[in-house]
Parts: sequence; structure tokens; C-alpha cells
Amino acid sequence: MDTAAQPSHSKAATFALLGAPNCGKTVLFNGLTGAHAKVANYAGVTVDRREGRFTSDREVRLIDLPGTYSLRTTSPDEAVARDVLLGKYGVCPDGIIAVADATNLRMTLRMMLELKTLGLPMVISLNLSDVARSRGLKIDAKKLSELLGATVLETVAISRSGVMAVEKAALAMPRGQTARLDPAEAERKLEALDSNALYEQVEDILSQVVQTELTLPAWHRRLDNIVMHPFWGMLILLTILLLVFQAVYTWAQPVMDSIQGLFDSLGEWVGATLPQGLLSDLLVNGVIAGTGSVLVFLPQITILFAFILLLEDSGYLPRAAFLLDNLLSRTGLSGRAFIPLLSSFACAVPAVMSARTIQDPRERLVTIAIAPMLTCSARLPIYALIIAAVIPNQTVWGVFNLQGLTLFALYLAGILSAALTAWVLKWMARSKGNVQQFPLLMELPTFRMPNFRHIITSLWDRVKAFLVRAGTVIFSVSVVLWALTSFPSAPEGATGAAIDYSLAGMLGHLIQPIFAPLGFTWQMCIAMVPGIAAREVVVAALGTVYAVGAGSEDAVSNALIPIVHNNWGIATAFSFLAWYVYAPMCASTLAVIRRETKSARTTFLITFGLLALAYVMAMIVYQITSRIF
Ligand SMILES: Nc1nc2c(ncn2[C@@H]2O[C@H](COP(=O)(O)OP(=O)(O)OP(=O)(O)O)[C@@H](O)[C@H]2O)c(=O)[nH]1
Ligand SMILES: [Mg+2]
Repeated sequence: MDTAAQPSHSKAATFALLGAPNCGKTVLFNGLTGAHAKVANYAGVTVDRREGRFTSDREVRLIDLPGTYSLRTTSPDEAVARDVLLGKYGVCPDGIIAVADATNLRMTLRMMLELKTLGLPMVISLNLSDVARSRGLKIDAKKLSELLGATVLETVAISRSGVMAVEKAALAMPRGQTARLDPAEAERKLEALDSNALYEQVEDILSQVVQTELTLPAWHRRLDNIVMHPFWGMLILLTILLLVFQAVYTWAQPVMDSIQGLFDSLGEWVGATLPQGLLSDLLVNGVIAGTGSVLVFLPQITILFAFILLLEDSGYLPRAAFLLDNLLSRTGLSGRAFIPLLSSFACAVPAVMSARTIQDPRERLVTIAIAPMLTCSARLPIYALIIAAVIPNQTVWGVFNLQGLTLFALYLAGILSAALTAWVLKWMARSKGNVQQFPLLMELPTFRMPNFRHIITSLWDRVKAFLVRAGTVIFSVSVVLWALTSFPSAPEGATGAAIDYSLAGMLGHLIQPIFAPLGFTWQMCIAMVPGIAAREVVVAALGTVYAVGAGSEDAVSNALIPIVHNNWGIATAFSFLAWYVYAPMCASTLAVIRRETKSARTTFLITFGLLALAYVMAMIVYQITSRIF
């Protein structure tokens, strides 16, 4: 080879990952950079660009991008891919790592040809080749490489097979060529491409490299027929959801009991060992009571996450989206809103972001507005606490646990309210004449056996995030709250509880009249304030407020559940539940809504609307239940 023609290999470089949705780009990204970005078996998981650095060489940057079928695109998430490529975000990538789904080459080839037109250096990872092989599909990688003029490597990103080879080939690509790529010129070139000619070229390549057509196995078709059936499919969906809530309750109980026991003994031990005084009080009533009351819910949250991960990885979720498309279309949404709304059950922040996959701006906005009503996992501790305190733990109709059913009902309340709100918004928009309905066009991924290692590592990532929050945010809030509830201390000869004289006590009494029609106690009013940082903090705050209020060493073993049981009454408990079905009391959700809608006015309207709804619903619930019980 002529060494003089070799491009210089300066060390620093940037590569971009491009490919159709759901072909494994993010798995490859995680494999090359050691990151833990979200992966799932449906299209549209990655909606923004994400940067990492090669584990083997920190000077090489890699950008993960949303999946796209073509560089000539319109939806906001797909445009990101093209803009990165054309250097609109600062640096131009030095080369492309294009990922192709070996089981569905047709969907990727078009973009590969567009990339070829731009003349950027490119390595192609022919991914999911394990699935292709198991379905008897043969692709001639060598021929494909000749036709596209780029290295083609077979990979199984999920088990890291072939990943090193991709890295090596990427590092060997000539660099510095993109500096010559003029964005305006590139866009002109892309516009000039003739769709029909591209289509013919794709079919021509396919006929030369794919030796057998993919046929789905018989069990796959049978499974599809059942889960997509209007009646049986719906029944299966409901059964799965019910099973998840039952599991959250029945499986978690023993572990929860032992965690509770552990914190009780820890509190007693610290109380008995340390001399009575401020430090002992801070540790027992502030730190241990606060953190312990949240950590108790770790088993339930782990089980919920595990189910979500399994459903995500199997390929079932988008099928549920199709199933619900009809139902959703009555509310003015489409099946496309289903995935963002579904991720809301974990957390509204990624949900609001993934609404970017929705093209229609009105539908996107409505999805963002109703996402906070779907029960996120941070609300689980609040629900769980109150359910344990006021709903008897008994079996009904022979199989169902009453507490599990109540939780199911709360989730259902969120879902129905979200649907109703969307419907009202559609009705309002229709009177202005701007409701468009787009048919759902979404590719169904094939069913796959969830990857065990992937499930375990992702589960651990999420559990770790929960623990870190408990250890940092919740810990510090507990300490601050303990200080607010302990100072100033009661004056000599005071008759009331010490907390009544503290700053927090005063604040609580001050706000309480506003929430009196909802039946909230002043302790609840105090606890709601730090809950704005993160919802699960509410429970920790209640733990601290009531522990300090009790003012005895055995406050922790007097765990929250009996306190709520004795002090609140059913009406107050139900009204608090209703409040949290709606209240958008979470700073990160509001911040992401502001960022995604780029409008302070919209953010304010959504916040105010949800708060008003929370207030009215909680009041109705309180006023009705207090007359019944
Ligand atoms: N069997 C198998 N599964 C894979 C392989 N690579 C990825 N997957 C699975 O394919 C699904 C999609 O992977 P992602 O990395 O999220 O795909 P993506 O291309 O980033 O998708 P978008 O972000 O939606 O564009 C996940 O369920 C992965 O576990 C592979 O080589 N073999
Ligand atoms: Mg991705």
C-alpha cells in the first residue's frame, strides 16, 4: 500500500452510531464505552444524542443516536441524527459506525446508500446475526461489503461478539475527511437522491447478498395472533398487569419485614448505646427513621422494575401499543403515545423526553401533559405506606389480595384520569378545528428471549440509582427536616408537644388551613414541602416528623404504618392518595417539561392544571369518605 496516501491518525476522533431503530445501536454503544444507556426491544428508545468515550482509548468519542431510516427526515428525534452528521452540534464525526439489523436488512440499506453518497468513512456492524442465524437467514457479508464499499462485520452486540472487531475497524478508518463536508452541499446531495432509484438499488443489493428470505417460526405467528387478538389480547394484557401488582405485594412482604426489623433494631441499638442528647436524637429520629422508611420499599420497587425490564426486552410492549391504538384514538392520541406513557410508570422524566417520537405537535403536547398522572415508581412508597396502614391485608374472591387490588385501582385511577384529560383536550382542540389523527405506523420487533445478563445489569443500575437517592437526597432531607422539627426547642414549662414550637411546626400550622378541606394534618403539610424534590422523600419526611413528634427512643419501632393507621383516619388517607395520583410535585418532571416544550407558559399551565386537579379530587374524596366512615 502507498504509505504516503495514508491519512494521518491524530489520536483524538469522534465516531457516530447510525442505523434503523431497534437494531442494537445502544447495546453496541454501551459495549464500546462502558456506559449504561437504556436499551429495550422496541423502536424509539434513544431520542437524543448521547456521548461516550471508548473504554480502550479515552480520546475517541462515540455518539449514540436515535434510530432513523433515512437522513431525509422530519420528526424531531430523527433530525438529531442528521444534524449531528452534518456537524450542526459543533464537531463533525470523523467516521460512521453504521448498525444494520441482519434480520431486516431492507430497512437499513436505504440509509447506508445515503451515507455512501456523502462519502463519509463507514464501518458496518451487521448486528443481531445470532437471531438471523437461528432463523436460517444467510447474508453474504463479503458481497455486501463490496457493494457498499465499506467493511461489514457480523456482530452479536448483546454478547459482545464482534464488538472488538468493529472497534478495530473504526479506529483504522481515515480521519479528518469530514472537515471537507460542507453541510449545505451535503443537504443538496441528499435532496437530489431519487427515492425510486434508491429503492431499486436496495432491492438489487438484497437479491445479491441475502440467500434465504426470513420466515418467522410458526410459534411466533401463533403467539402474535393471540396477543394481538382484540379480546384475548386484552385479557392477556390485563392479566399481566394484575399479576405484576400481585407480585409487588405478595413477593415483597417477607423481605420488607426483615428490612423493617433491621432498621428497628438499628434504631434501638443506637438509642441504647449513645448517651441521650442531640446526636442520638439526630441519628435515631432523623437519619434512621427517615432513610429506613424509604428503604423498606426497595423490594417492591425491584420487583416492579424487573417486570418492566422483562416486558421491554421481550418485544411485547409495542404489541400492546397496537392493541390499545383503537382505545387511545378515542382520546385523540394514538398507539405512538403508548410507549412514552408506559415509561411514565417508571418515571415521568424519560417519558416526557420520549414523546419526541410523536410527530403531531398537539399529540406530543397532550402526551407530555398527561404523563405525570401515570403512577411513577417514586409514588409507590407513598401508596404502599397508606395502603398498609388503612387497607386490611386479606384475600378476596379466593385469589386476590385486597391490598394488591387497591394498588391496581390507584394505577387505574391514574390511567383513567389521563385518558379523560386527553379526551377533554381533544374536545377543546376540536372546537378550534385542529385535531388531526395519524394512523399508527410502527414496526413490530420480533419476540425474543429476554437476555438474562442484560436484565440483571439493568436492574442493578436502577436499584443502585434508588439507593443513591435514598443515601443522598433522602438522607439530607431527613437531616434538614429533623433540624427544622427540633429547633427552636419547647420553652420551659410548655405543655404541648415539642414539635409544635419548632420552625417546621409553625410552618405546618401556617399551611394547614389551605389543606383543611382535604383533611390533611399539619404534619402532612410539612412532609409535602420536601416532597417537591422527589416524591419518595414524602415518606421519609413523614417518618422524621412523626418520630420527632413522638419524642421517644422507641419512635422508630413505632414505625409509620401504625401511626398513619391511628392518626389519620380513612378519609384523610384516601384524600392523600387522591392528591398524589395527580399532584405534579416533582421538580425534575417540571424541569424536563420546560425543556421539552421550550415554553414557560405551557409548563405553568400543566403544573397549575395538575395542582388544581389534585386539590379538587382530594377534596371530593375527603368530603365523600368522611361522611361514609
Ligand atoms: N439477540 C440479540 N439481541 C440484541 C442484539 N443487539 C441488541 N439486541 C437487543 O435488541 C433490542 C434493541 O437494542 P437497542 O440497543 O435498544 O437498539 P437501538 O438501535 O439503540 O434502538 P433505538 O434507540 O430505539 O433506535 C434490545 O432488546 C437488545 O437487548 C444482538 O446482537 N442479539
Ligand atoms: Mg438506542
